[in-house]
Amino acid sequence: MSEKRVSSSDMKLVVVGAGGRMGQALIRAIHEIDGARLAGAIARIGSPLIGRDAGEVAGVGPLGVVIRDDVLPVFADAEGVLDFTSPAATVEFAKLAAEAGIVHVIGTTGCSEAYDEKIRTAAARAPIVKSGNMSLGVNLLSVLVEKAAKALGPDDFDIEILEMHHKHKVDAPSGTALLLGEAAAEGRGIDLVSQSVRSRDGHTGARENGTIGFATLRGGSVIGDHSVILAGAGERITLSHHAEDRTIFARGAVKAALWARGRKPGLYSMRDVLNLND
Ligand SMILES: NC(=O)C1=CN([C@@H]2O[C@H](COP(=O)(O)OP(=O)(O)OC[C@H]3O[C@@H](n4cnc5c(N)ncnc54)[C@H](OP(=O)(O)O)[C@@H]3O)[C@@H](O)[C@H]2O)C=CC1
Ligand SMILES: O=C(O)C1=N[C@H](C(=O)O)C[C@H](O)C1
Repeated sequence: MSEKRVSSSDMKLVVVGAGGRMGQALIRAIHEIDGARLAGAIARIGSPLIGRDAGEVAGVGPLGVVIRDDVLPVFADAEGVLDFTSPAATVEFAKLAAEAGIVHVIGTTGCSEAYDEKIRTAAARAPIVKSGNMSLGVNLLSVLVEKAAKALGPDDFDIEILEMHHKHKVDAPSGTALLLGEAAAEGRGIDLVSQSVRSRDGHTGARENGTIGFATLRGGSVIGDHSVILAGAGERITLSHHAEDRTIFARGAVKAALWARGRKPGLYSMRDVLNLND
């Protein structure tokens, strides 16, 4: 089995969606971070991964943790769950994690308002950390975007958010783009939902002052590129982040679980975890 320094005080974590791109990155991150231990791994019912060793699937060698599909007993013996799956799966896991009273770290993006409401309900019973991006860089960028949007008013600067991801991504705009949009809206003191322009096609008319535009690119293996452009008359400021490896999200998620351990129920963000709020 793969070597790791273990302690009885290590936080026992479950990875759901264990065979996914992020699921595997999470298993590797738990394996390398002191204070965390892989206590369970879940895949979808009928998955060919059921019965396989989670460490072997993630490429770190055998860990003695078999991938299972029976969620309840695995959650009952855990302290936290790391969840980068799909919106429909995440709301189910949120309910079960709340019933078990364990920390739920949610990286899943593309949740509808109805799903978010269910997640808020679950957060009344257990700590949940949810963020469209778990990296330090993007969360720091969101603080800078908020400040820039506040300093540069809507009559002088237009805000546009551009993102590119790999061709397998199923939701748009990305969770990160929306997170950055929320930061810009917060800086401007406006409501993002009513002020955002999600697409443009045909004779759109001139740009309306104060709106926040989104543009989405998909292709190849891009892990995640985001730019917030503040465009004024004669000058342009671009605030960007480029993810080069999924490790940054996985390490952030483990850090979030360790931070949330022992906290009171509630819905927390990565800005809370990283102490980036004023
Ligand atoms: N917040 C952040 O920092 C980041 C968020 N993400 C988000 O994480 C999510 C996953 O991304 P990614 O890993 O690339 O996607 P993948 O498709 O590679 O992985 C998703 C995994 O979830 C599994 N899954 C789906 N439904 C269930 C279920 N009901 N029970 C058990 N497992 C289930 C899938 O299994 P199967 O293949 O059998 O369907 C798959 O293994 C996306 O929403 C993405 O946007 C990604 C990176 C960073
Ligand atoms: O699906 C992905 O891959 C990613 N999703 C997140 C998002 O929607 O912003 C985070 C990251 O950009 C990778």
